[in-house]
Amino acid sequence: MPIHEIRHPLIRHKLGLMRRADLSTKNFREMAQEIAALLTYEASKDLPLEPATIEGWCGAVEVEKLAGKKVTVVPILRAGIGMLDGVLSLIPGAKVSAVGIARNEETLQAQAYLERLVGQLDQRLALIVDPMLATGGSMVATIDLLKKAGCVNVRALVLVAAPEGIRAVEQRHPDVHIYTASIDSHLDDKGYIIPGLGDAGDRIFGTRQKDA
Ligand SMILES: O=P(O)(O)OC[C@H]1O[C@H](OP(=O)(O)OP(=O)(O)O)[C@H](O)[C@@H]1O
Ligand SMILES: O=c1cc[nH]c(=O)[nH]1
Ligand SMILES: [Mg+2]
Repeated sequence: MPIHEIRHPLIRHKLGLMRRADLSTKNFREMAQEIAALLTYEASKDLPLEPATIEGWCGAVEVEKLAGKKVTVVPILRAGIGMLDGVLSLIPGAKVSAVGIARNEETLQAQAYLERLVGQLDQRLALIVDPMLATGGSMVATIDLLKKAGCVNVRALVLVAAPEGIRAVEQRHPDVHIYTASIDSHLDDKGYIIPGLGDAGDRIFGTRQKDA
């Protein structure tokens, strides 16, 4: 099953804080980056290592280093930016491929408005970051365009996932593993995750929540 709900106590605690409607923009942002780092730790658990010999303080030492595979982090704009630094805090050498996807709030269809990808995608692990996996439209569109650009190794990190979105990704891209802090209950009739976090982009950027 390519869905991983990471029920680590630190993640559970931080996500609980994020669900508070009165959490400040500053604190919401900080929690998003911190959970992103913790999800990155889990999602990178099986990255291959290779042996290396280095010159240590007492002479030659056998160590391990990450093998060949390079990483690109793919924030889905805008809200994905709110997780980017958290991933980069653990994988500082990763290149960033920005993808702009917006949901049409009436049709709920995902529309790409920006695609700025790094090179050698066929040799990179792509770590897509977006706080919310709701209908899955934005995630599926992003994976579609990454694969079209040559990417063969894709993982997704999301703070909260709805069962509907998980199913959509599984059906279209069964090879893509999803790492999430929580599988929530369902979507409401506007495509918002219940209980979810509300509009994550608005909460990260401090823009106004749309009227219900
Ligand atoms: O799974 P889906 O139904 O596609 O919904 C999830 C998408 O919706 C939100 O972005 P939004 O369209 O609000 O854009 P924003 O990042 O600019 O706020 C969220 O950050 C995801 O990208
Ligand atoms: O609950 C949701 C669904 C989509 N996008 C959000 O920001 N929140
Ligand atoms: Mg939004």
